[in-house]
Formats: sequence, C-alpha cells, structure tokens
Amino acid sequence: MNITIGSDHGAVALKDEVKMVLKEYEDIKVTDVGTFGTESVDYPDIAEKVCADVTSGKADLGIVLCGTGIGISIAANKVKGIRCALCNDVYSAKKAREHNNANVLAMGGRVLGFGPAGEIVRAFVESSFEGGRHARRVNKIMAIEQQ
Ligand SMILES: O=C[C@H](O)[C@H](O)[C@H](O)COP(=O)(O)O
Repeated sequence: MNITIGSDHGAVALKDEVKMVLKEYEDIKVTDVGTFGTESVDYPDIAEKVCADVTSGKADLGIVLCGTGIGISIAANKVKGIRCALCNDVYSAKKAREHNNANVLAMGGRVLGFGPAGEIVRAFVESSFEGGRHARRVNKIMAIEQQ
C-alpha cells in the first residue's frame, strides 16, 4: 500500500511520529510531501499535494496534518474524489474506512499526543470499506460532488 503524507508547520513532529508508526508495516510505502521545518506554510497547499497523489492513484491513502486537522481536512474535502476524515479517536478512524470509505485521514498536531495519534493511524490503515449499505451512501456523496 502506498501512503502520501503531508503537514503544515503545526504538525511536523506528528508527521515524523506517524512515519515511524507506518514503518512497522512492511507492505506500506510512505511518500512525504512536506513541510519539513518550522517555517510557516499554508495548509491548503499541502492538502492539494497529498490529494493529488490519492486522486491520481499514486497513493492508496493520504494522511494530512495541521495544527487542529480542521483546516487541512476542509481543504482536502474540496478535492473531487477525496473523502477526508478528521479523527481524534480510534473508533472514528476505523469507521471512517469501514463506513465512509475515507481515503484521507486528517489529524491535529496541536490536539493529539503521539500515542493516541499512532493508534488512530493503525486503525485507519488496518480497516477496510465494508460496502453494502455503506456503498449506497458513499455513492450519494459522490453524486453530490457531481452537482
Ligand atoms: O486549521 C488550521 C491549522 O490548525 C493550522 O495549522 C493553523 O491555523 C496554523 O496557525 P499558525 O499560522 O498560527 O501557526
């Protein structure tokens, strides 16, 4: 599985931690689109880069991080084909994949500790879409996108 990850300056440390967690998975290859320092950057630019990898098929999943996770998730969800879930707990991360077929996970570097964030990432990458009634609903989301 290919995962593209990106953060603004508010979550660089969390990005490094998430990359460490993903190293536990032999079958996951991570592409990091930045940012890499403390210099202030704009989260929509990072969201665009991560989402471009997901919509082009270069990445199977994306992970976007900013201070709260809010701005970057809003930006990501403006991209056609992206279903970005801002998750602060493991249950939501699992259901985001199982029920919503979320293809991008958002988290906040100023909100979550490394431990909980790692658990959220594990739940997200280890869960799969269940289809069935959920497919009907996700199809309706995609239909809204076409309006
Ligand atoms: O939703 C937006 C994010 O939390 C940003 O990381 C945050 O707004 C950046 O704030 P600042 O420019 O004050 O570091």
